[in-house]
Amino acid sequence: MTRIELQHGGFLLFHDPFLTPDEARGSFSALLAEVPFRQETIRLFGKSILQPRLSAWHGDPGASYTYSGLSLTPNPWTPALASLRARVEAAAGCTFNSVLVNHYRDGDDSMGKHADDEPELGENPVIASLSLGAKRRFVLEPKKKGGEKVTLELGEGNLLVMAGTTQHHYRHGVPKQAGRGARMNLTFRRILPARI
Ligand SMILES: O=C(O)CCC(=O)C(=O)O
Ligand SMILES: [Fe+2]
Repeated sequence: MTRIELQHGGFLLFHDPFLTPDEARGSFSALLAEVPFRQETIRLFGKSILQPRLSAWHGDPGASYTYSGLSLTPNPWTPALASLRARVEAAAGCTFNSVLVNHYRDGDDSMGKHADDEPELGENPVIASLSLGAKRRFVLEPKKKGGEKVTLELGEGNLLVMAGTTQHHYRHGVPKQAGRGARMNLTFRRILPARI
């Protein structure tokens, strides 16, 4: 495990490898069969657009998540998701009540730069990101102008934990990368109870 202190605040814990190649391949095919992936429509600058990837939201009852005008009610834990959650919790040393599963069908699918800073995640969320399938570039860019970017290659079976004040100071994303094969990424999260 490598700890990476981020220059502008926050830190990363990188477990490489976390799953064996066999475990990663087994998880990929189990999730493909179990997870009801959809291509969601989000609202961005007043326009409706289809996300450039497939996704699914799973979690404990009540762990609802809202971003970019999209409100997600959790699907139940599947066997593969439940067993991955237990392993990720043991490595991260904390508990998670939900997971966003993203399926990048090929190198044309991507994730735009964003911070996971929705209020229901709390002040300094711990987000544990498990990658399966094709290796993709993961870019963290400081919100403040002029700071240094951090680029990681997230390969099959890697676990990346984002913690501390990372979401306050950085945006992250997965740019298009021509020629890449299918990839899945699971971000385990803790949704806090709604405030009254
Ligand atoms: O696919 C990845 O590595 C990143 C996913 C991500 O940032 C998210 O689900 O919020
Ligand atoms: Fe994210």
